Parts: sequence; C-alpha cells; structure tokens
Amino acid sequence: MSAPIYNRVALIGLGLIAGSMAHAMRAGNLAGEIVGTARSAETRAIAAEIGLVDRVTDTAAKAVQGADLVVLAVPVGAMGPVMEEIAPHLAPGATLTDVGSVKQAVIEAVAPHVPDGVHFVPSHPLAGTEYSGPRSGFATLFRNRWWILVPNGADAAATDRLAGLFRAMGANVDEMEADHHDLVLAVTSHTPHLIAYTMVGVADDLRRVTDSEVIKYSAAGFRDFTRIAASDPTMWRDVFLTNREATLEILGRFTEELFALQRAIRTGDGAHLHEYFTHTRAIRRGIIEAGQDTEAPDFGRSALSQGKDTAS
Ligand SMILES: NC(=O)c1ccc[n+]([C@@H]2O[C@H](COP(=O)([O-])OP(=O)(O)OC[C@H]3O[C@@H](n4cnc5c(N)ncnc54)[C@H](O)[C@@H]3O)[C@@H](O)[C@H]2O)c1
Ligand SMILES: O=C(O)C(=O)C[C@]1(C(=O)O)C=C[C@@H](O)C=C1
Repeated sequence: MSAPIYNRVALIGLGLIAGSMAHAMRAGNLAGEIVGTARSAETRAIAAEIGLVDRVTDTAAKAVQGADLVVLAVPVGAMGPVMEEIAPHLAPGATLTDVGSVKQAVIEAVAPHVPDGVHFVPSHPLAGTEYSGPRSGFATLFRNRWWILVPNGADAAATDRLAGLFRAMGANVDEMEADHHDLVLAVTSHTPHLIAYTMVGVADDLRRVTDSEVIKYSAAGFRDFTRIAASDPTMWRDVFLTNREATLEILGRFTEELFALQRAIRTGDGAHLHEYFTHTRAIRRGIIEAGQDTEAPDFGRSALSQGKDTAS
C-alpha cells in the first residue's frame, strides 16, 4: 500500500461527507492520522463509539493542531464561525479546504480569516445522499463522482496534493471559478431540490383529498422526489440563503418554462408539449451516450444509443 498523502487530517463536522472521507481515507491508507470533531457531544460520542476517526476532540481548535490538512465539513452557514475559532490554531503550511455546496459565500466567510502560510483550496464533492450524521458515511461515496476545486489563486503544489487525495478516494477532479460553480449547481442541484421539496409539500397538502393514496401508490418519479425532500433541512436552508442570486435566477427561468407548459396544457397545444418532451429526452440520451450516468441500466444505454424507444 502506498504512503499516506497527509500525515494528519482534521475533519471539522462528522456527518455524511466527513464520515465518507474518513472511511475512504482509511480504506486507501491516505492519512497517517484522522482527527475529528463535531459541535454536538452526541455526534462526538457516536464517532468515538464506532471508531469513525482515530481521535475525537471536543473542540475544533484542538482538532486542527498539527494537522497538515483541515476539512471544514459543516453546513455552509457555519463555515465562517468555525473558521474564526480554528484560525489561530492552524499549523503553518497546512492546507485548508471545505466541502460546502456553495462556493462564493464560503470563500467570503472563510478567506478573510486564513492566516498567512495556510493554503485555502475550497472544494465541493458532487456526491451525496439524503442521509446525514456520523453513521451515514461510506467509503465509496465519491467513486466516479466529480469533486470540484475552486483554487481561487491558491498555491499550485497544495492544490495538486489535495486533488491527489480526492482522486485516490475515487473522484474525478475539475476546477471552476466560484461564481460559475454556484450558477451550475443552482441548475443541477439546488433548484431541483427546491422543486422536490415543493412537490412533496403539495402532495402532503392534498393528503386529505387523496386519502393518503399519494404515498400508497407513489410511482418512481414521486418516490425520487420524496427521497430528495428528505435531505437535511439545515444544510439546504443554508444553501438557499447563501446561493440566493443564482437560485432566484434559475427559479425565474423555471417558472417561465412552467407557465409556457401550463398554457400548452390549458390550450390543448399537443405539438408544443411533444416538441418540448422530445427535446428533453434528447438531452437525457446525450448524457447516457457520453457515459455520464454510470447508474443508467444497460438496457437503457444500448436502446437509447440505437435511437430506440424503450417504452414502445
Ligand atoms: N449531503 C450532501 O449531499 C452533500 C454533498 C456535498 C457537499 N455537502 C456539503 O457538505 C457539508 C456537510 O454536509 P453533510 O451532508 O456532511 O452534513 P451532516 O449534517 O451529515 O453533518 C454536518 C456536521 O456539521 C456539524 N455542525 C452542524 N452545525 C454546526 C455548527 N453550527 N457549528 C459546527 N458544527 C456544526 C454537525 O454536528 C455534523 O457533525 C455542507 O456544507 C454541505 O453543503 C453535502
Ligand atoms: O444524491 C443526492 O442525494 C444529492 O442530493 C447529492 C447532491 C446533488 O444534488 O447531487 C446534493 C448536494 C450537493 O452539494 C452535492 C450533491
């Protein structure tokens, strides 16, 4: 087995992402020692009980001492306060990263507190589940997923070393500017979550009318919405509060398209609906043909690549 990439990694926050990193680093012998801390005593106790990390500390300040990599894995809104607490305790030459789902707001909150000689390389793994907490992580979460780096002028050697860690955990690494990241994620992750939250809320509103049949007969599409809408409320509150502009921009466009489809339904404009759905199907086919959905079933991949309809 190869030598660890970092001697001591400090994980601040011990939930899904930090826990998955701990499992993946253990599996690949990527860190000499993994130290972890969390705000709640209960989380720290669970982490110690299940041996999630090598050492649990009761404060973030203690966790970062002597660490050559520090990972901020707390909700986006907590990044700034946590950074203020750890800043005086960071080791010179250490690399600092975060895994927050929003990048501009995290950089604004964290960067002013980064001491000289510490390399801040913001990042975001495009991987997750609807589960959270210290028991939810697993070693393969990042496998074949993108991990975006937003180096923002950070030291190249520190950035390469961090990218090496993420690749060793199975991820594909790419770089982006923070504002571009936030716009792309508003389209691919943030607005879809809001739509799922809304759809499940609408179904719940109607539950007396439908006599709980919505849940009983829930078809795959709605079940996917309920899975997404089960995601952590604190995390997603912070995402929408901090990626406000990009999300509102995409929501505006979404609403325009929705009104156009609503009008087509009301006026019986089948041609518009058919054209629209044909276009969106082509987008899905493009994703599958480019091999960008590794979870697509094989029959779907071969049928779509031959241009056949799977449903008829
Ligand atoms: N869940 C996902 O799908 C996903 C995917 C990619 C990135 N992220 C990002 O990763 C980060 C962590 O998310 P997660 O899913 O691991 O969350 P989680 O809820 O599983 O874990 C969060 C951890 O942060 C701690 N914490 C919460 N509030 C805090 C505060 N105010 N101060 C200090 N610690 C606090 C909690 O005790 C917990 O240990 C978030 O910034 C999130 O945006 C999440
Ligand atoms: O798979 C899921 O459950 C997710 O929601 C993961 C997901 C996403 O939207 O793709 C959610 C938030 C992130 O910051 C990154 C990934």
